[in-house]
Amino acid sequence: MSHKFPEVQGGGSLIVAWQTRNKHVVVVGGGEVAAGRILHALNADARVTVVCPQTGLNEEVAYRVAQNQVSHVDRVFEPQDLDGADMVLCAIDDPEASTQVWKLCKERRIPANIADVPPECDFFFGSVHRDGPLQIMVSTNGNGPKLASIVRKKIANTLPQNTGAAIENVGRLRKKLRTVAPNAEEGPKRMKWMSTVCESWSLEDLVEMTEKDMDALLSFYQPNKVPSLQDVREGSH
Ligand SMILES: C[C@@]1(CC(=O)O)C2=NC(=C\c3[nH]c(c(CCC(=O)O)c3CC(=O)O)Cc3[nH]c(c(CC(=O)O)c3CCC(=O)O)/C=C3\N/C(=C\2)[C@@H](CCC(=O)O)[C@]3(C)CC(=O)O)/[C@H]1CCC(=O)O
Ligand SMILES: NC(=O)c1ccc[n+]([C@@H]2O[C@H](COP(=O)([O-])OP(=O)(O)OC[C@H]3O[C@@H](n4cnc5c(N)ncnc54)[C@H](O)[C@@H]3O)[C@@H](O)[C@H]2O)c1
Repeated sequence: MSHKFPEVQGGGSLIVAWQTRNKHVVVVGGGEVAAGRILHALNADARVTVVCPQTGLNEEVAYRVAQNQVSHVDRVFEPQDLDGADMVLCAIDDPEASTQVWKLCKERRIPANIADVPPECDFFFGSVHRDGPLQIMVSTNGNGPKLASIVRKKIANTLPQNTGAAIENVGRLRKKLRTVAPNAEEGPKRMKWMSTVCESWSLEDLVEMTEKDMDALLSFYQPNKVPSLQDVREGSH
């Protein structure tokens, strides 16, 4: 019967959406690569500390420091910088120092990425497309970062421009649905109904959906119906 199940294709990496909100991300280095890492971490609502001499900060990192978007330790890395770190992102131009950072992170079991040193990475970065809550990451698992960026742009170009707004509205609708039908035993019905809305409404409909439309649509949940946006607006129930 095993042929019924997906075949294992080893050699990948585990793609997850790591929740770093309010977690402590330590970035070592303040150059161009660090600037990218910092932006990714801030976009994920992390608390960021940058360890790098002030004189080594590039314009973007200096700006984030000046704006208090990140904490700053104005010197080269020291082991105590790892105290309380939930994740470490190292992007420095000193291979010996960065290997030292990696070793210390491993001793303390702190997940770390040492930019451009695949054997010293618990996780790789990928090429990211972001549109509100929509996040698409392309990974080539270390084979071709430039190609990851090219593929990411191709994918982004196929998406309707308002995909992020549609997803935000779906998020609101799901939240409201949970207040209308909070019971755990309703789970399967709730999920099926939500899936039907997403399948039968166009992205444009979902973007257009107002608070009032949501409330009207939710009144069709109990009888387990999914009318069109037009029907919802005409109030034909
Ligand atoms: C995706 C992206 C994310 C980011 O960093 O934000 C990213 N690298 C990006 C750009 C880029 N990096 C390099 C080039 C030059 C052209 C080329 O080589 O292709 C370009 C292109 C450019 O600069 O445009 C050089 C390079 N990179 C690595 C090595 C070492 C090695 O492979 O051994 C070398 C060779 C150094 C040398 O030759 O000396 C290693 C890694 N780089 C990764 C991520 C991880 C694997 C991701 C994957 O495979 O999907 C991994 C394994 C570890 C990590 O750093 O996390 C970002 C594009 C973001 C975007 O534009 O959207
Ligand atoms: N992924 C990419 O696209 C990419 C591109 C170029 C370089 N790289 C690699 O990423 C690393 C960083 O690249 P970059 O372009 O940001 O370099 P960069 O020279 O712009 O920045 C290096 C930074 O590290 C700081 N630094 C050096 N030693 C330090 C220490 N011990 N403690 C704290 N800070 C220290 C410097 O002050 C500087 O701010 C390099 O290893 C480089 O090979 C990656």
